[in-house]
Amino acid sequence: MTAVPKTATTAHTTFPEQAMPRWQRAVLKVGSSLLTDGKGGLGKRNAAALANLIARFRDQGREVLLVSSGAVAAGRGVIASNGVGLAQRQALAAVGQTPMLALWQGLVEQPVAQVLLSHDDLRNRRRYLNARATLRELLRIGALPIVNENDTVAIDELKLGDNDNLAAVVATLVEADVLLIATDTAGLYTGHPVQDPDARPVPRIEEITPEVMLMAQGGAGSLGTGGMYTKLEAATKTAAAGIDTALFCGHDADTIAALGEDRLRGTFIPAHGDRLVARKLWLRHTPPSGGAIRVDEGAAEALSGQGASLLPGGIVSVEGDFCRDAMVDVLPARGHRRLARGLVQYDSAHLERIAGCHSRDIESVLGFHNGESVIRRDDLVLLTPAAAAATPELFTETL
Ligand SMILES: Nc1ncnc2c1ncn2[C@@H]1O[C@H](COP(=O)(O)OP(=O)(O)O)[C@@H](O)[C@H]1O
Ligand SMILES: N[C@@H](CCC(=O)OP(=O)(O)O)C(=O)O
Repeated sequence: MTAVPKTATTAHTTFPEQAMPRWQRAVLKVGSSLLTDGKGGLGKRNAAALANLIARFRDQGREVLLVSSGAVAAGRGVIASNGVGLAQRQALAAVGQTPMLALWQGLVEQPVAQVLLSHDDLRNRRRYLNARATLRELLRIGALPIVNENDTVAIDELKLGDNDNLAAVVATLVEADVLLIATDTAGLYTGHPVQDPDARPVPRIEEITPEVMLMAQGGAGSLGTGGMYTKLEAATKTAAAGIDTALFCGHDADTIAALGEDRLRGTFIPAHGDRLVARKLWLRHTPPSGGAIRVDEGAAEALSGQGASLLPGGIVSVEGDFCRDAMVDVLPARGHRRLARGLVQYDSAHLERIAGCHSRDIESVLGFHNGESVIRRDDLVLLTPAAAAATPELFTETL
């Protein structure tokens, strides 16, 4: 981490305003630099403006998840410690996590929900899927998930290392349309904005090449962790997952107001290709559970002809034991040629009980429901010859 004087004068031109593509679900990442008061504690000013932005997005009928740093910085405000060792940072994070959360709860009307994730959680498939289910449920009930790295259990080699990369993984996990990264500079410059007097704004990056990464070698600010480097790493991940990324200044009122109207003053990194195709590619690489669902002709036709979700009414039988969110094959009532594969919303035992039922009866049969579909269309990859012809990019490897 390179400490950089924030007061140095620079002669950069400003970032031009550009239209943001429409989005419905965003992950907003807020860096430590925006949440401190300059005296070693938490500061409310920027958080208040960003909380208003979240409220505005919600009024527009859109969903936001927050990835918030600031636990370590908040901890330093509680116990005066200059410790920089791993155990000291972990202790500070543990002390500061609650005040950080309380800061946000004091600023938003929604209930806030603490979500602490570690690298291990996201590498373990069951925990990854469980985190996904919890985050979806939090959005459904109108809570604001506030994600941070689980600093107390993370150990150096395993740490995601920074909340920029964590935010990218969360955006992929919840299938966000856009990752919004609020930081203390206006966006990416061609060089470090304080150290390099010739640095110029970069409003758009089509591809994050090694040359682009070189622009971000200057390190982080005195409070941040990864600087622009980790923001570009994050954007590389999101772009590959079909998610747009925007970097903007989280302490500039005009920039925040413009973003509330879908105008970006900062750096935009567009997704590569279509999100659905990226998602389906990801699905194709999800290991199968060995389980299968057999469906009647009507359901087979609805899946392959209309790209519909799989409803319980079309299920003829269930084969194998699998848990919720497992990857299962969809087969015709007889035969072994797979029609599709997808992630199930119900485990095999519950599916057996609702097979053949109308979706509206799921709750009365099971006493709960995880939604009307057994496999949602976005969680389903068709394996028919017609699907192969329509989306050849999904069929470049043998299944
Ligand atoms: N090319 C660059 N363009 C903009 N900022 C850069 C660049 N290279 C390094 N930086 C540094 O990255 C900092 C933002 O990252 P960081 O300090 O980690 O903030 P955060 O806490 O928001 O994650 C800027 O304040 C700046 O010091
Ligand atoms: N998990 C740490 C934040 C680590 C981090 O990535 O910080 P930042 O670069 O400010 O986003 C904390 O809450 O202090």
